[in-house]
Amino acid sequence: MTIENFDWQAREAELKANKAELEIETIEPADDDRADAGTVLVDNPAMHAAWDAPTAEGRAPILPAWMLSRTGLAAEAARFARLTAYRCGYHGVRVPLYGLRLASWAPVGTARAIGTVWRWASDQEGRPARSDAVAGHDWQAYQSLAKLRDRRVRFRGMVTATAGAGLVGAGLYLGLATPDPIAWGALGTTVAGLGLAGKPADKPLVTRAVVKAKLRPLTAPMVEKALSRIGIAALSAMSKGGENVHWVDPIIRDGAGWRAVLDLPAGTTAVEVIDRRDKLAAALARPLGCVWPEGQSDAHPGRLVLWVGDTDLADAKAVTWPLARSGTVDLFQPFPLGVDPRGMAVSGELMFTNWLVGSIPGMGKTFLVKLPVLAAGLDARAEVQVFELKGTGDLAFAEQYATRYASGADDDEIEAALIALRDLRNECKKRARIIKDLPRDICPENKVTPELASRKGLGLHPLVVAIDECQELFSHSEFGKEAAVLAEKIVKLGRALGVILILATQRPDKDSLPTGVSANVGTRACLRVMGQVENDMILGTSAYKNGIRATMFTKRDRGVFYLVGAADEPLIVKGAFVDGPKGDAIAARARALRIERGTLTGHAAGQTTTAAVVPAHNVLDDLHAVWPTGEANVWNSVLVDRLTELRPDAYGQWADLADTAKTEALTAAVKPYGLTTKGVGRRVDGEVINRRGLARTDLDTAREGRSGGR
Ligand SMILES: Nc1ncnc2c1ncn2[C@@H]1O[C@H](COP(=O)(O)OP(=O)(O)OP(=O)(O)O)[C@@H](O)[C@H]1O
Repeated sequence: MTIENFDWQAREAELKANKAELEIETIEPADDDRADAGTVLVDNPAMHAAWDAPTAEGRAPILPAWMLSRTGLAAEAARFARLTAYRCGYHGVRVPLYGLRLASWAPVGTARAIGTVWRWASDQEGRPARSDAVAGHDWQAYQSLAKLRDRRVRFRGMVTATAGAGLVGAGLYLGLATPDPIAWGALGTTVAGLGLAGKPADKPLVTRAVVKAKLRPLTAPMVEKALSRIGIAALSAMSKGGENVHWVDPIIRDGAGWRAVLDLPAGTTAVEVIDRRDKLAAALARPLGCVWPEGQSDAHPGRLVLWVGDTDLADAKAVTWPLARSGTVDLFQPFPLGVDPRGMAVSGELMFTNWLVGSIPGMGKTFLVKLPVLAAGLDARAEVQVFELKGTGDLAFAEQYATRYASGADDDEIEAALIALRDLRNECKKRARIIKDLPRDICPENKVTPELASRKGLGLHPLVVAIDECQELFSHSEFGKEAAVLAEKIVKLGRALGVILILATQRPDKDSLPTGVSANVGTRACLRVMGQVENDMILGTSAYKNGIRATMFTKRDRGVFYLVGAADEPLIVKGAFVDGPKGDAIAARARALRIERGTLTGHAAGQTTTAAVVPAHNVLDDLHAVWPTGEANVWNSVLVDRLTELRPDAYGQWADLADTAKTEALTAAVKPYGLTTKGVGRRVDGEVINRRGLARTDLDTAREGRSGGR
């Protein structure tokens, strides 16, 4: 067929008809067809059945947790001893009352005893059998029963008469021929026995010393009901037929409380529950200090571990420090810190980790800092320096063994802390050189080992420096910036070199706690804080978001803190409590250890600090020496670079500072000489840059003034 004679109209009509057919087919497909073509079956039962899923093996502990630690055992033994002593005391004072009660019941008891003997001696138990024989007119049986009765009555009568005579004889003997105490004892015992025999059934002899708390065990319905009432929509929906929680493990006793592990309904996180801890406690009708919901990050965000204690953590007795009476510490091993809410011992480490402790005032920060400072004291190898910038002398015990010690909120003490940081920075450099020069087999990991730390004279001993209320140093107008830079360097580098910083602050914000420091600290302890920012400043970024919230501690939770970095999981810990006299006694032991080892030096040995407090050189002369020839005005940063080259020992700590910090450091250093900085403009790449600097004429005047004064 040619194109000319093609029937276009017929073909068009045919196509239209086909299209209509097609449209009808597409618009109304059969249901079965759609199901076959479009629906994807996501659950494949055959594949599920065939899958050999790995099973997680959960083993129940062989012994209860408290039996596995010395603290747990001691706590249980102490609890038992306390309870026993209390019971003895309680009943001891009530003995006369119990005696009176027994005496008043004794007549009834006597009557009951006589009645019992009478019934036995007169064969009362045979009476029903004899009555039956009479009623049934069985005279033969009656005769034999009567004979049996006569025999019994004769025999029992004799036994009763003999026993009665024996008792009377014994009574007379005890009353007349034995010493009084024995006679009274026998009388008392008899009266007590008769009293017990006469005790009315509804009256107790002794009252209960310990009224058992009516604590119900934690049950799944209880937890589910409580969760449904804390205002989380997905959990509230549980009671209306919504998705329920999924129980992961049976609810078990764990320490002094109950532990429940469950998966929350899909999409609900443990953090949401932790956020409503107070509501959960109210819903469970338990004190807030008993209810500790936690997440289990290694599982998934919806896994909730709920521990409900028998007693409020805030009411628990102060925790005794196991090293309070005796013992030494190896800083390369963990040392005791306190207990978790279950009563299990928690320890901390000092080597290779710096410490940051924070809280609002009055929650137990200083008491917590005491523990690592005392632990360091109990390792004779360790050199300890303490700067307590509140000025109350809370850490004064350390004077007995610390090589440097300062207590006060004035510039002198703050400067002493700054000088210590400068020296620590130099110490880090020195130690890095020593370690670099050591043979590989002696120092395989390029860090301090217990053997290296023990070698006297090598200079790699643990060096622990605690600065309490460090916000005073970091927010200081003159020393703050330099201190921040130094602390950051020390925190980053000192760890492996055995140089450890312990910083405590009651004002964790970015001005009082440099972010470079807070971001690099390994061990963090946060007592009660008021908000997310402070929480994350101490415990690390995102801690709050992940449910690690020291904001949930109440005013009563003194000494209770979140500890991050000491174990795989963040822990809630009640710190051990070491009061003033105990602290002094432990410090005396620390001092004795150093005397024995021959390492008692510095402040503790009555020496004044040998730090570069009184420099042999003078900054004005040094500036004169390094002044660029012919320059009238020079930037501080340029002068600082030249000074650090001239005297690395004296000015080396400025070398790593940023330009602004160098400027401020030099401004502060020349201020005591009446020399002030001014704006100095310099053309760099065609652009004028203004920075603080010194004028040569001012320097010369200051030098003349100094020599004139001298
Ligand atoms: N582990 C603890 N167990 C029981 N009570 C403690 C514990 N630690 C501290 N306390 C109590 O808390 C009080 C305050 O402690 P501390 O002086 O250490 O607080 P702070 O946070 O350092 O306060 P500030 O910031 O004002 O110095 C102490 O007097 C003590 O009674």
